[in-house]
Amino acid sequence: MNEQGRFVAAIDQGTTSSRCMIFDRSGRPVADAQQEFGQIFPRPGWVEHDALEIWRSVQAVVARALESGGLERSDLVAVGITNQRETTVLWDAATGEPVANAIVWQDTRTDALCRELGGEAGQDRFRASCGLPLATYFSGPKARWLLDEIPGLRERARAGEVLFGTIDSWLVWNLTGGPDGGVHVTDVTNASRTMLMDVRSLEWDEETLAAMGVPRAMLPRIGSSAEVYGTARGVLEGVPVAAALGDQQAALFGQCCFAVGDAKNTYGTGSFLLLNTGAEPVASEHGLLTTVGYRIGDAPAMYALEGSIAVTGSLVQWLRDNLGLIESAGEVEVLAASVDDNGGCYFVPAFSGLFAPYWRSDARGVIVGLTRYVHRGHLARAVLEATCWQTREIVDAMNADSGVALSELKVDGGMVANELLMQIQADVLGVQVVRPQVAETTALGAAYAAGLAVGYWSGTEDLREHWLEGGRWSPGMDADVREREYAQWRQAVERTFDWVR
Ligand SMILES: Nc1ncnc2c1ncn2[C@@H]1O[C@H](COP(=O)(O)OP(=O)(O)O)[C@@H](O)[C@H]1O
Ligand SMILES: O=P(O)(O)OC[C@H](O)CO
Repeated sequence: MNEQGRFVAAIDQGTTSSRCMIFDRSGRPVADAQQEFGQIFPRPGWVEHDALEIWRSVQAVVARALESGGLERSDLVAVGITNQRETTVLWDAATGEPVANAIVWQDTRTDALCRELGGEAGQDRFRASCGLPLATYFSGPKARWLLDEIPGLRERARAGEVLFGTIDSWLVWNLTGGPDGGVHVTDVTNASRTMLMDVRSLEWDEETLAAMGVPRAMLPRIGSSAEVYGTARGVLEGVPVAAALGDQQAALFGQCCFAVGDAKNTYGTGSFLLLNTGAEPVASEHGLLTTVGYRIGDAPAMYALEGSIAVTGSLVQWLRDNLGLIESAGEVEVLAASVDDNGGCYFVPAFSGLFAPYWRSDARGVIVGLTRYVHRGHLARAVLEATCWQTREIVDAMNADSGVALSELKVDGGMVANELLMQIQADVLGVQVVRPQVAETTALGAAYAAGLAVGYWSGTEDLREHWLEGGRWSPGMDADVREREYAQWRQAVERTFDWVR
């Protein structure tokens, strides 16, 4: 193949927007298009997406990215997909119509179902097989909920008439022809978020399927993260669909965290810290997730420990949209910088319970330490600190689980434009925080995986050369101050517990 003047495309299908980025051989973006889509909140705690709207938005951004770069689809060697994880779509195999809106990862409707499924064993019932606690976050319970609620659906699923997929599967199936021969596949990273896959064998786990009531016939084949799944039709006609990774795993890959002990934190709607733990899964005893980091072709899967935080950037949005204290997300930095400290105020954004390391669905948000002294500057500061303290709790849990003490943390995502946040993060962790020049590491990771699958890049060493440092923050806080404030934060967290009974 003549690779001169040819490119790799990445489709980044996120929680709030779809994006297509096209990269050259040096990992530089040459074209980019992004589009938001609707968030559906039918009841408190429920979050849905229209899967067809997602598919339309993906086709639109692909077409616009090609156009903005003055490129033809024949200029692309491959396309890779990265996606919001856990979000669950069930669709009719014959028509391509979803049977219901997709249930989004943030949706908490399966809370009672999860408690029922856990029984005496509780949250840890399936942990030995899938590496995850039983929580509303994951896909298995979401699929079970739909199968229970929609009359006749389970029978149709057993007959293979209705298919299950996370967003990667939904997109690959549609890209490769939909009802007309679409390929039904998922990758190991996405499958590792369903609770239905055995994290060691990387196969669907029959016992879990039976307990969860999910028919085997509706599930996709589990593939690797970098292999040619099929050839695209339509907007990308003829382009190999050659990679899929959950967005947080794609960011790990795009940050070139290929060595054991490498870690990255992505600060978006929520934050997700992943630590590469190597070719063997590490079980967590401190509330983290055991997950697949990536699998390139037939090479062994590489595993990660993950700390998932549900609310970080969305707290900044809440400050803007629900309280009106700022007009744009960027303004939170100016407001927080107008004060020297948090004025004694802590904000724990347990809006839909707490994810790692607590997994408490009964928790709700609190602001504590309020006095007449506190004003909006202190609140803004407490909002930024909330992201940093939650990250500190994850780093401590990782250290306890893996024995790895971080030497530095690579960061990416929409919030890392905030320099004050980066400084506070270095202060509360006591380690250096490093931001790469190309901040779109999620899309880059999917492009890297697709490029590897078709031989556009030769291997991970080839990719490592493209990683360039863009910014670095060093800790500047006294250790005793840091630990005193951390103790206060943990006290604030305790105030959120046992609220929803
Ligand atoms: N300068 C900023 N300071 C703090 N938060 C920010 C800033 N800019 C954007 N954000 C937050 O970052 C999030 C968007 O990041 P992004 O990586 O695009 O998220 P996602 O991929 O989850 O949709 C939003 O929640 C927004 O509030
Ligand atoms: O779409 P994002 O960037 O908010 O990421 C969502 C995560 O994949 C949820 O697990």
